[in-house]
Amino acid sequence: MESSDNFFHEASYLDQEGQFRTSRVPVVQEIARRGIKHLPKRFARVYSQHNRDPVTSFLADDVSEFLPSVSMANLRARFKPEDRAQELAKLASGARAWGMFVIKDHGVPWSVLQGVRDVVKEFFGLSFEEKKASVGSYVSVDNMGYGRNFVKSEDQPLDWIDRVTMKAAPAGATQGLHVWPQRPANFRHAIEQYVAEARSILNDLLDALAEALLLERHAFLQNFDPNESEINVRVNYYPPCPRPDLALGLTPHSDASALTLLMQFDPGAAGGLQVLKDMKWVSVTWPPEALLVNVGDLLEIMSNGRLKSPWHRVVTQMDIDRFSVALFYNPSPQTEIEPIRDCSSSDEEYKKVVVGDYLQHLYKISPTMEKEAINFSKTPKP
Ligand SMILES: O=C(O)CCC(=O)C(=O)O
Ligand SMILES: [Fe+2]
Repeated sequence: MESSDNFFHEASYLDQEGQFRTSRVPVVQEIARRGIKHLPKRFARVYSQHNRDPVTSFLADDVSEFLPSVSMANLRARFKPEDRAQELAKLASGARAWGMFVIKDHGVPWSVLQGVRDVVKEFFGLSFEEKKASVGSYVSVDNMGYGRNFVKSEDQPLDWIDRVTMKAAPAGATQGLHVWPQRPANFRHAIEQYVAEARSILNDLLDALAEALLLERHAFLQNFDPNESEINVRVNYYPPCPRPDLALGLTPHSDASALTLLMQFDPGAAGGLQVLKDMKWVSVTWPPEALLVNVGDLLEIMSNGRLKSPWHRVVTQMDIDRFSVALFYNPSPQTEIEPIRDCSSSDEEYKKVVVGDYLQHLYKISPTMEKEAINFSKTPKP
């Protein structure tokens, strides 16, 4: 009899003593395929009745809210200054209050979005061995490839997720490494078509966010060299889970990126993402034809804390599987980002950091119980 115990990803890490270790991470898709009723122990989170701290407790308050929705077309319409001003105001309030907002009228053709959906579903439709064989190795490139998580010990609760992560930009970033799934044959083409559209949206949003915060127009975008900036693509697959009350799809985190662009497929699978707002976990939903944007740590630093990267997580569902595709837009690792200074920012809370140093720090300490990596770029309060 075939057993899903034979399917695992290998995750390498340095343990607390600095020893190199490899953990065998069970492949969630294969466990779910068996239609099990019990959650394997390594995925269960311990929830204590006495834990009243909403940040670390597992339970969500039953709040569901619609995020502010911003029309990209209006943001781009320089010939309609009134519509634009209204949209900039919405953008500023969404970004400030939530660190997240939905964008509609984004101009990405439906066929491009469907193209991504089709190749992703086809990839995850392959057997485990086929998927593994289809994706090459990243060797020493961190946190990339098929199926790895932030796994740092044998005892940490594992996320109920399978994922594949790639570097889509800069051009040539993965030259010589065969890391794009080879199956389906058009996987890379479909994702790259989307990435090209996404880059123009992200660039326009960075300028619009600067304008909305009354900063110099390219205050943020100036950090993104068109030939050097990075776009990492993460395809997340959350299979149906037998115990949504005990397992999380994705551990709470903030994104390291400057901006993250998120798409999800299928209206039925809209539930899953939750954001911590006013110390409550709030479920966020958005229509499949729209995209979700969130602020990442690097933009929090650039904006000197005017914008905050939201702490978010993904919950699982019992009968539904869910896919999402996250694009992480970052300046090149060598870029030194400098927090915006103006007369109003008297307390120099954030300090300049080299992007690569920040990312390294974040990867080293993640996962953390609370938003912690950002302290790396803060000047200690006197
Ligand atoms: O699947 C989602 O909705 C969120 C994914 C996410 O937060 C991430 O990939 O960093
Ligand atoms: Fe995230």
